[in-house]
Amino acid sequence: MDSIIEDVQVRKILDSRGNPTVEVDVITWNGFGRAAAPSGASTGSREVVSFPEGGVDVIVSEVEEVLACELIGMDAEDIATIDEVLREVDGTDNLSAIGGNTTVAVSMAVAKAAAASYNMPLYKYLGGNLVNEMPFPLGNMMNGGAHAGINAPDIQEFLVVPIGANNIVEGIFANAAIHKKLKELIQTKDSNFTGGKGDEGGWIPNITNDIALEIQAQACEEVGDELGIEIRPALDMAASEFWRDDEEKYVYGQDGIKRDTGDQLEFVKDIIETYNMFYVEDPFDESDFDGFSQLTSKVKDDCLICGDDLFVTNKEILAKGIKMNAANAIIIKPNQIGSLSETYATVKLAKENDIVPVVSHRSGETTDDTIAHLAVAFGSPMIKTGAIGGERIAKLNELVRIEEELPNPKMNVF
Ligand SMILES: O=C(O)[C@@H](CO)OP(=O)(O)O
Ligand SMILES: [Mg+2]
Repeated sequence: MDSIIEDVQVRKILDSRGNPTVEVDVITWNGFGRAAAPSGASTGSREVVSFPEGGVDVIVSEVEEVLACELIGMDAEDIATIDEVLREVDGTDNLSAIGGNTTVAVSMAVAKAAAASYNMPLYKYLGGNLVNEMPFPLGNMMNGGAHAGINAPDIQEFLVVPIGANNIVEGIFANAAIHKKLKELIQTKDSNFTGGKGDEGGWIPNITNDIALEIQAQACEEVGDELGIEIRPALDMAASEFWRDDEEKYVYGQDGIKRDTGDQLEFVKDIIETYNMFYVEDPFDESDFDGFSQLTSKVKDDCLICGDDLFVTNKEILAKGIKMNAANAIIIKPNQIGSLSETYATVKLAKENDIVPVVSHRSGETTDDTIAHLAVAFGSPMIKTGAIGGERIAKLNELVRIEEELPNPKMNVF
């Protein structure tokens, strides 16, 4: 009774890039849940469609009523059935009729409303009373590729993981310190640097990929020494963005270099060894399961090789990746698949197969903090966010609150 849905409201709000996105309120007899959907810039081609033709306005003017009619009277606790209803309402495989961003915002708002109906925080409602592990924050430091402008590195994200952090507060402040240190280091390499930042708050330097890698490692070492904790570099190459099908090459525009798949394999392996990379995401094009497999078998446990565009949080695609040993980590973005229950199914399959699930933000975000709760509830060893910026710290600061609430918090293990 407490969690019976009484109303569903949908509105158009701004995301961090100034684009419209959808926010959903779900009101139950004894609770209220609100969630907003993020948007990607470097999206995988097999992600569900974010919005229907006509965009958010169509959802507000036409879809809200349909959703309200279907969901009012249902029990918000029954998230799986509600997610099925959302798929039925949409009626397409890729959620193109009402949009995966609509369904995911409803799905997350339903879960939050269910939790609120029983006066529980979402992480506890979904994860249970015994959850006590905090994720390491994988923080974005420098941006290139689709998240930056011209003259930036081709590699999309230079990230760090404060792997020696003893708690989330130490972790997020270590990341913020690296972000500051990198500003200084960029200024020594790029005389035209204006302090510009990319979509996720990382700096956008006008430097080569190699120099970016060097100063990233230097910042990890210097700040790590200052703070007395180990901080390791990481990358999201988002290689689909600079793979050219017609040439069958990875085209590094900033460096003026083209690499075929074999060269790319060597290049990435070298980077991992030289810089002691903790994590590399999407080192190959999203269709190149073989390239992923070769790299994963070469680096073994030395580095997490993570599929984002490769897996798009899709359980069936992950199953193929598991068979091929394509990766040892997977990015988890609920809006790539369109609902919380499907997201959970993918996380479950990953964990059963020792694939590290990394709950992640998108480049276009809102101040919605749901992913902080999901990372804790799912026992995700890592959460990928920015290091600074309002929509990024919304997640990080929520993790601080969650850690404070837990009776016996620990950092997760890999
Ligand atoms: O590629 C990524 O991992 C993400 C987030 O960092 O970017 P986008 O949301 O643009 O897909
Ligand atoms: Mg990515």
